[in-house]
Amino acid sequence: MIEYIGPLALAGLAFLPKVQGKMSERKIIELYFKNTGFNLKRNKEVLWPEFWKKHMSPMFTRYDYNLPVGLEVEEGMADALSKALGYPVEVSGEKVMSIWIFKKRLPKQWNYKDLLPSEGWKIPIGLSYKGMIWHDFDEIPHMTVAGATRWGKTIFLKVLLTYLIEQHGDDVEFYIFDLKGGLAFNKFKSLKQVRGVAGDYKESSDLMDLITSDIKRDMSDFKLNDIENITDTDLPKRKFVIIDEAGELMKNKSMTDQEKKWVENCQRTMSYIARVSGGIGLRQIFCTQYPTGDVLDRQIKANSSAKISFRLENGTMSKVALDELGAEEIDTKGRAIYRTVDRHLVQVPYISREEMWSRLEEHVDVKAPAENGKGRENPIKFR
Ligand SMILES: Nc1ncnc2c1ncn2[C@@H]1O[C@H](COP(=O)(O)OP(=O)(O)OP(=O)(O)O)[C@@H](O)[C@H]1O
Repeated sequence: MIEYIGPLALAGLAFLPKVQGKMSERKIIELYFKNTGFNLKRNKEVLWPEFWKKHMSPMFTRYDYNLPVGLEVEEGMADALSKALGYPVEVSGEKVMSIWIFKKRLPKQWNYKDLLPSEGWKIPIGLSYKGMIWHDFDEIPHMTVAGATRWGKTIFLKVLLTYLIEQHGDDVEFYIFDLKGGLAFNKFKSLKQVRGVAGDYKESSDLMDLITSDIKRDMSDFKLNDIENITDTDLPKRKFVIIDEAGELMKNKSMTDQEKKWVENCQRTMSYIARVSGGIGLRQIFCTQYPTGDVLDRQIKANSSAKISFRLENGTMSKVALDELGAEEIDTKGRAIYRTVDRHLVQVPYISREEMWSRLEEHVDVKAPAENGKGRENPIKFR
């Protein structure tokens, strides 16, 4: 039950006679149907959405309605109901329309230590109004991450690295491109799971060459063993290519000819990884603060079915990063829109540098830091 304050601002309820006191959520919803004519007329009959059930959870209340065939959720419904009910609302579904009323605001910050372990190659994306959202890299191998500087990309990458290492310490490998001066990820060179951290154009080109030769070798091993996709096997190894910041791997006028060749090699390889490597267990995470058509290559975008965006400068960038508006309106650090077929607004878990290194300490290999372009021995084992 909520206080009946907002409804008269709602177009659909503007025709209501004065409503005194309290009105149930269900009544408000059904008045909205009535006053906006949300029904289907067939012959002389008027068919209305039929209440089916109410579901309550600590995060939300959901009302499910059976829709008559032919009646569809209308644009603007969620906004209108949200104003009437005084909470964020989402409306979704076809035969059954669900009206989600989100009673709890998303937290502005929550901590990595509150995460639970997960199965398989899932990583935490963040807390949404509906609960925790996970990304499964075995279902969707490649991901793009966009966001203006200082809104949470690096923390997200640190959460991802820490979580994967904690969950899959013996089976995960990383190739890291840290092109923002090599400050954020240089120390990761000391981790057993890291095959290289590239901090400039030459190192990036060398590390891309290492990835290409790894892909070729793995592909021929997969062919020899008649394996189409690593997810059809019990091979435990997965490899992650993390590129931060992809915009730095664009040619520009101030570069020497040699530097242009190095970045061209990087661009070719990033596109190659996105096109061919999912089946052999390579996953690419492509990050940029400049989601424009130039930086976010067509092939990479087409092959990255998961997209995350933190706040962006404008709606045009949001459309490139997510294929929709919205990222320009995000107003909280660490808050992001995650899109696959579905869309979720999430608050990404926060991890401090101290917490991260206290968790990763046991994975440090003091004797053999990764050498760029050479890397550690590749431990995929087929036999
Ligand atoms: N998940 C989060 N929860 C709460 N606060 C966050 C979160 N992520 C980032 N922040 C806040 O925002 C600041 C900037 O975050 P971060 O370093 O990840 O930004 P960035 O987008 O990677 O910036 P840059 O591109 O400059 O590296 C952090 O120091 C922290 O204060």
